[in-house]
Amino acid sequence: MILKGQGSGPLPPLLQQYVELRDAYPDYLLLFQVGDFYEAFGEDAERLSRALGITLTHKTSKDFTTPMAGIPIRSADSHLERLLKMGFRVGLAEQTEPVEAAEGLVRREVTQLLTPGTLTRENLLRPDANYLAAIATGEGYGVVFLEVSTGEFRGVVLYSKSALYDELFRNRPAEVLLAPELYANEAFREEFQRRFPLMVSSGSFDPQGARSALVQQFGMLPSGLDHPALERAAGAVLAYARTTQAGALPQVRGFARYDPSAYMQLSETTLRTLEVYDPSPVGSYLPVGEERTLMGVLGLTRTAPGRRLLKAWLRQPLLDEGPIQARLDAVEALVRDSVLREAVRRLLYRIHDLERLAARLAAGRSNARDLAALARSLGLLPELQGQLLACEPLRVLAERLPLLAEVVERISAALVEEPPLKITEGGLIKDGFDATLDAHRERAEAGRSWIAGLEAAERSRTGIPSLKVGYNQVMGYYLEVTRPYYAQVPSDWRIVATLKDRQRYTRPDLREKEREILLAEEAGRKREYEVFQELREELSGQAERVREAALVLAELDVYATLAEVAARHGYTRPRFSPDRLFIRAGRHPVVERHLEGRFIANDLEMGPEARLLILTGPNMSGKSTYLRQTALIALLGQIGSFVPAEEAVLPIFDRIYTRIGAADDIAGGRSTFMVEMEELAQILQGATARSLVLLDEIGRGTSTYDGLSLAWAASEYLHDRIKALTLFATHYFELTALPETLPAARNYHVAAREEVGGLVFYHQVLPGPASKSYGLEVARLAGLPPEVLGRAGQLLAGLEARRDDWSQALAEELLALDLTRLTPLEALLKLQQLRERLYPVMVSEAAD
Ligand SMILES: Nc1ncnc2c1ncn2[C@@H]1O[C@H](COP(=O)(O)OP(=O)(O)OP(=O)(O)O)[C@@H](O)[C@H]1O
Repeated sequence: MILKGQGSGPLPPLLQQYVELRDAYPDYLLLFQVGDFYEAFGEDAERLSRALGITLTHKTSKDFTTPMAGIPIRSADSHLERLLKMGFRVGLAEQTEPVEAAEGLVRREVTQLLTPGTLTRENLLRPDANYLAAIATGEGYGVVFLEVSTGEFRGVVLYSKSALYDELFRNRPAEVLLAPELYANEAFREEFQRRFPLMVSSGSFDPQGARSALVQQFGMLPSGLDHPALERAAGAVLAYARTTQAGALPQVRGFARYDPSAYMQLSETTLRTLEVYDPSPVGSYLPVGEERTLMGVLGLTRTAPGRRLLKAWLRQPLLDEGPIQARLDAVEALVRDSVLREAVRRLLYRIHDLERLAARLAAGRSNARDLAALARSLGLLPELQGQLLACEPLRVLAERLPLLAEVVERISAALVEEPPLKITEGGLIKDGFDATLDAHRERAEAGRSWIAGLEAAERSRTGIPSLKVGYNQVMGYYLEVTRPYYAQVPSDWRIVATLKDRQRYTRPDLREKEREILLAEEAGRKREYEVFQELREELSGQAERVREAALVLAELDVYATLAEVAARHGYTRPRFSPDRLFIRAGRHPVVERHLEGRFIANDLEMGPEARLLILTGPNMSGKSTYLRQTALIALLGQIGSFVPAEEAVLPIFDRIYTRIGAADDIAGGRSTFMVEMEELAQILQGATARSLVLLDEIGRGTSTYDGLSLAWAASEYLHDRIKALTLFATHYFELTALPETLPAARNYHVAAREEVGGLVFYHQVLPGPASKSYGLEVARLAGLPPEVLGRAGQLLAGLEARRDDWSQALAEELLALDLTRLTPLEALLKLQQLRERLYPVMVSEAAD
């Protein structure tokens, strides 16, 4: 790189060093430590100053002037976070030797590379998982996720783009590496970036390199990677992450390939419409943010690994009853025993993020505070285990929990209770732990007590009562005498400072003692660092067991959380049945929280003889809420949670499909109707007899008859062919005729009553179709001007009358026809006549 600036001479050494490091990391914004600041120079200084809104100055030396901008190291984290959010990759070039020790220019090295998907810097990490993903193609898509801060490493092979997008949406990576064939495909990249506005990086995906990256990591090719695309993606992720972690990832211990069909398949659309993690932009009657989501209601976890595991369970509900029941047993035990639950939650609250502590331990990056936190957390395990052993369903967890008493002992013996953050400046190791260190400390201490004794000794020897021994940074130890006693100062004392009314002196033996103390202290600090490193090295062998403990505790935390939610909000344990769906007094877990006791619970009964439920009722009566709550109850049941109902019998669903709400994809160039039809197509292609399908109005974005016909045909298809349990909320009254022809279709409606002054919603779901549409009443509630409402009323009456007249006339005419006498030509002409008369009615309704 040519450094932007002015001047003719050679670059000053500091800038020369900067340019060399900068050139080695061309994809990164390099921040260069100069004392207490991270600086950037030249064009990077301009970018930095623009990005953070900080002052641009200039670095001027004899022959060269260049732009400069910097941030204080002390408050670097918030700036770094902003830079990453803005899409920068940031490199930190730090001083790696003390300034005093340097001969000439201080040595600097790139010590950290920060990218959104590979963060390990503690202050930049959220409790949630932070994934780096890689995608490659070849016999499907190979997708791999790596969590650098915990060492989690897993992957999956997917066979369609929509499955790929759903998987990415479920896992929310912070950064993704695209294989060259995808990176170079502009159409793909554009669509990808529109869906996932995250950092896209390129990686090295060649099969040979990938294989060697994997072998380097694991000593051999791990099982599960015998798939070309998966192997390339796994290799690329490792190689990229390794460069950001100083060349090594010891916390990554194995690879897990998973099979998406082993879990209930939740698409992006379903997760969004059910508002599992994110509030949906449609229907914003609740507060914004996580509060409005299922995660917001469930998120009472006490530990970060617990939170991450709960999120993982939510994206992978189970399909086998055995493991679901085992989870429910654990939850139930904690629901029943509130004393135990409280005790467990209290203990968990005091436990640090052991999963990340384990990863730092494995990587040799723990500081003394990490080890202290580790010891404090592990120290609670015996008590926790004791609690769990007393409770049968939790006994398995207790037995899986490694106690690691030797780690606690070792750390407690070595480290002081509250060690400092820096590990190079001493104050970490307890007395009595290391004989060499103790010897240095004793020497320093002996020196200090000699000096402390000096004051009294010299006072009596010289007879100067005001004599004092003092210390300051510049001159070290000194003897101080006030003016009246100058004459009594012994002749071998040398003056080092004269103040207004006093003088300071030193003596050779004082100098010597001081040097001894400094040397002993310095040796002590060095020794402490060595001892700490040895300790850290020794404990790194235990990282895997700490991780195991973290995973057991995470599971316990999720059970205790689900139990807490169940107890607080009155959930019940669901039962399972192959084909029956029965919910008594079910509620929407999120909406009920925001209605504070005003939520109306509803029943639902479906099965082979009632598998298509047509739900009608006014707008705003609660149809979508009813649909969503059914899906959420099913989802909760399959993660092993209690559910918001008085009683629930659930089939185990293979998928939940939702077609709810009309979201435009304007940026994607797809109309509301197109989005709707694509979603419907996916449902009709993918649903099985074991699926739950929720349709909230289809075909609204097109003309009434087109929409109605599509809705009708789709209902028949779901009922006759797919046989999925389907709930269909609709405003098309015509659909309430479906149960007349489809034996397993049923009508339900949400009750409402018209009263003087408006509509009263009961939010109660009852058998039978709604009696009328109430569209105008809802419009009145919304505040449409009376004039418009009046006119709409007239038009509606007219249209209904016209349609009634017309259908009456049509029926009469058809019945009057004598078909035995009609020639084919006459029949055709008759049909044409009828259709021409129908036309005006259709046009006026389409405009409705
Ligand atoms: N069971 C219930 N008990 C109390 N309030 C409810 C219940 N269900 C829904 N509500 C309230 O009614 C409002 C409308 O609910 P929802 O969006 O489900 O209606 P909708 O019938 O689907 O409306 P639209 O047909 O316009 O989409 C929500 O604000 C919600 O707070």
